[in-house]
Parts: sequence; C-alpha cells; structure tokens
Amino acid sequence: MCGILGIVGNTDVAAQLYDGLTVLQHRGQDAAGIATADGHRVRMHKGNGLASEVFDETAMQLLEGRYGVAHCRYPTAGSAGCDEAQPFYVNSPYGIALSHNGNLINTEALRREVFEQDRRNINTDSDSEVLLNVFAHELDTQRALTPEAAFKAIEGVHRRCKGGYTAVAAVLGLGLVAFRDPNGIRPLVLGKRTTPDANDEYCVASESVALDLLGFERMRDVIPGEGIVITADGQLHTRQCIEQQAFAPCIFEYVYFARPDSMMDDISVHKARMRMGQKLGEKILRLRPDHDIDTVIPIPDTSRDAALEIANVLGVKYREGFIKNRYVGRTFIMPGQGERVKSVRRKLNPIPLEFRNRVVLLVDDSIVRGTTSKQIVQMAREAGARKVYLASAAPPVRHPNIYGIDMPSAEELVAHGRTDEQVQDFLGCDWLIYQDLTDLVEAVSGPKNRIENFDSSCFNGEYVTGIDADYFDRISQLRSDEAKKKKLKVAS
Ligand SMILES: O=P(O)(O)OC[C@H]1O[C@H](OP(=O)(O)OP(=O)(O)O)[C@H](O)[C@@H]1O
Ligand SMILES: NC(=O)CC[C@H](N)C(=O)O
Ligand SMILES: [Mg+2]
Repeated sequence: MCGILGIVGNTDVAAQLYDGLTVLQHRGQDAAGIATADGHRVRMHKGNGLASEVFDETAMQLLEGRYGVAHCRYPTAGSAGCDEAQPFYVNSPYGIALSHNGNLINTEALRREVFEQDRRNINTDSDSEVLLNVFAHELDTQRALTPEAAFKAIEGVHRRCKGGYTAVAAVLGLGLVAFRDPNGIRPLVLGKRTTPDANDEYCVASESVALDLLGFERMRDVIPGEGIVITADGQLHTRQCIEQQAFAPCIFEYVYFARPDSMMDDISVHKARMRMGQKLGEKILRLRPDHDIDTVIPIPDTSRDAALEIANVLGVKYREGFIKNRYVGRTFIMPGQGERVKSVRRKLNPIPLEFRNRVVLLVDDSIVRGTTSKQIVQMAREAGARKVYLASAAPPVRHPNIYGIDMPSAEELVAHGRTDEQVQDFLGCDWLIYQDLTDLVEAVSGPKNRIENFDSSCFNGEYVTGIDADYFDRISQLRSDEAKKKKLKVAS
C-alpha cells in the first residue's frame, strides 16, 4: 500500500513533502520519491529505500518548486527495481509527475491500448506508469490547460481504468491534480492551511496523519470518483467526474495498513481497532465463558489497540511480552518470503517472565501468510508458556487482494483451503480464534454506521469492480513469491 502526498504552497514544498513521507513510510518501505514543479521545470529525485536513505541534503536542495508530489512504495505490480520507483514523469503534454496508490486490474489491456491507440510507450512493468499515460493522453485531447480540462481527463481515467487507485499529479502550468477511484477503495484526504495575506495552501495525502504533521487542517476525504484541482496560485476546484458507484473503502486499511492516529473516511483507525478488540473479546467470552487465560499479549505493533481491549473485556492482565526492534521495518510488506521469515525473529524477542507457566492469549491484527504467528507461537512456547492461544482481530484471509495489497496468490495464504482447525494445527497453537466478518464490519463502521459496504474481498472473495475469469491465474503466475524468485534469478 503506497503512500502518496501532494502540496501546493506559497514557498518551496520539498522539505514538507519529505516530512510528510516520513509519517507515511509505514505504507511502503521499498522506494521513495519527490517531484516538484515551478515555471518550466519538473525536478525529481527517487530511488530504492526509505525516505531517509533516498534523500540527502544535496538532493533536497535541487528540489525547487512551490507545488509537488511524493511517494513511498510497496510494489503490487512490476518489480521492486528503482526504475519503478515513483513519482513517474511524462514530458507530454505539459510535463506531468504522478504518484499512485493502488493497483489496476486491467493493466495488460490498457498497456496495449495506450501503445496502439494513444501511441505512447510504457517503459516499465508498472501499472502506475500506465495510469499516468492514460491521464496524460486524456489531458492531451483537451484544448486548453484548465481545471475543466483536468476534470475531463479524470473522467477518461475513470472510464478506462479498473481497480483501486488514488493519484496525485503535478501538472506544469496548472498545479496539482488528484483523484480517487469510483468505489473509493483507496483512501485520500484533503487539507488546507490558511496564512494571513497569502494564498491558501493545500495538501492531499493517503492518510490524515500527514496533514497533522504539516499543520494542515483536515477538510474532508476525497469523494469516490471525484477530481481535485488546486492551481499553482492556491485556487481549489472540485468536480464529481463519474456518477457515484458502490462506496467500498478497503477494510484492510483499518485492520493493518493505516496508522492508528489517522482518520480515514471520517473513521478513527485507532477507535476502529479498539472496537475490533471489544468484539473479539466478547466472542471469546461467548465461546469460553470459563476460559483459563492468564495474560493477553499483543504481537507488536499493529495489534496493540485490539489486544488491550480484549484484555479489558476478559478482565485479565495485558502485558507487552514481545519487544520490537525499532530498526526493523514492517515484515508483511517486505518483498520476499525468505526475508519476511528472517525478519520476524530479528524484529520480535520475548520477555520470558511474561510467559513462564502462564496461559497466554497472543493477539495479532491479522494472520495472512502465517509467517509471523507460526514463529511467535513457537517463541512463546520456548519462553515457557503453559498454553498458547492465538486471536486474530480480522477474519481468516482466504482470497487474494487485487486492489493494492500484495496478496496475489491464494496458495500463499495460510487459511486458503484450510479449516480453522487446520490453520490452528499448522500454526501450532492450542486454540485459534478469528474475528467474524460481520463483527469486523461493525467495528470499523462504528456507531455512526455511515459505511455499510467495505471492500472485504480478501475475507469474502467479493470483488466490487468485477474481475475477468482468468485474472487470478494470470496474476499468480506473474506475482506469486515463486514467480518473483524466478524473476530475480533471471535478473542476476
Ligand atoms: O501472517 P503474516 O503474513 O505474517 O502477516 C500478518 C502480520 O504482518 C503484519 O505485521 P508487520 O510486521 O508487517 O507490521 P506491524 O509492526 O505494524 O504489526 C501484521 O500486523 C501481522 O502481524
Ligand atoms: N501499493 C501500491 O499502492 C502500489 C502502487 C503501484 N501498483 C506499484 O506497484 O508501484
Ligand atoms: Mg504485525
């Protein structure tokens, strides 16, 4: 799940874009980039690694410009190579640099169409480069460079592109253009900063935490299918560019991806996770009113909010039994299974006295490939636990995600084709309990209950955009861990 960010300011924006990237870093650790624009130049710097590794003082100094976009990448298409780091740039029309979060599911057909009809070459395997070229072509067919023209181009994007996407682009001579897919699968939020005697400044970002950090006031989430244009002199224009379709924001953002201090589609991620814990705690009490759990232990980081609430509902102690090495990143979004397996042990170490002779309930936000939980259960046993129970604040992940989370192959999911008992055996725990999907949906929508229909495809196999019958086979051939390993071998 990449992080995207765009700012229109009264002074150079590169430093703010960099700061913004540092709080979106949890959305993508593989590559980072910034493009700024002013006058007749787009300046860009990008590369593999964390934002702090990609940018140094010299790179930052070159990034002049009062509007610009930034990106941190977690690849869901193509390779993890530096030529697919973002933003992507095209010089025609006008000069456009674009950052994309999400995943297109009709990339192959679009790639052909873009080449044959629009006569544009796509030089990488990235779906984001395709998205940029579709937008560029659609803008090129307009007569002038105005907000109106940008909205027409966005209309064209929505007509042609299928999948989950948000994007923010710096268009030379116009300003910032942003849009969100018609189902609102991927998140995008808009913020404003007012300064006396100067133009209003604006920011669009994947998560509101970036607005908080940079001192922008959160105005609202971008509406599904909406287009946003902020001209270089700070004028905001908005337009619904396609009629509203089923609103289906990705539920996995609330389960795992987003930071807890973000507000997403007007829902506090922190509160959603707390409610997940309450629901799961109640389920545990329903199923085992006479449970023998001594301690609830979270698997840090993301499960903490839910675990604390489970402990409260059960009336047992909450203990931090695993210490996280703060210098190891998120393991789930690492590109290869080998690296993920090694990183769990490097990342988490038990405090034996929290386990010795106790019945512990370990809590994770989700169990996807089972990489984390299998090792953690074993570590809890070795640390002396009498019994190890495991609770997942999300239901079993049984289906691929195709809208921006890299779970392309069902075979890699531990719960695919296994019953809950079989997963329990595979993970080696004494009891495994999952959240029910209805409870998860209620927990996320909360008391306001404004959103009924989340994209929960990885839990229920229902894909809001519809998909071609052979899509899964194709994508699994391209992007399974096995396929990625083969590609690496060929490249080396
Ligand atoms: O079943 P798996 O395939 O192991 O995936 C699920 C695990 O991966 C994530 O943790 P991660 O280390 O990425 O990040 P976190 O520190 O935010 O929890 C998630 O929070 C689970 O712990
Ligand atoms: N996670 C994402 O949003 C990825 C964006 C894009 N599909 C890429 O692979 O670069
Ligand atoms: Mg985790």
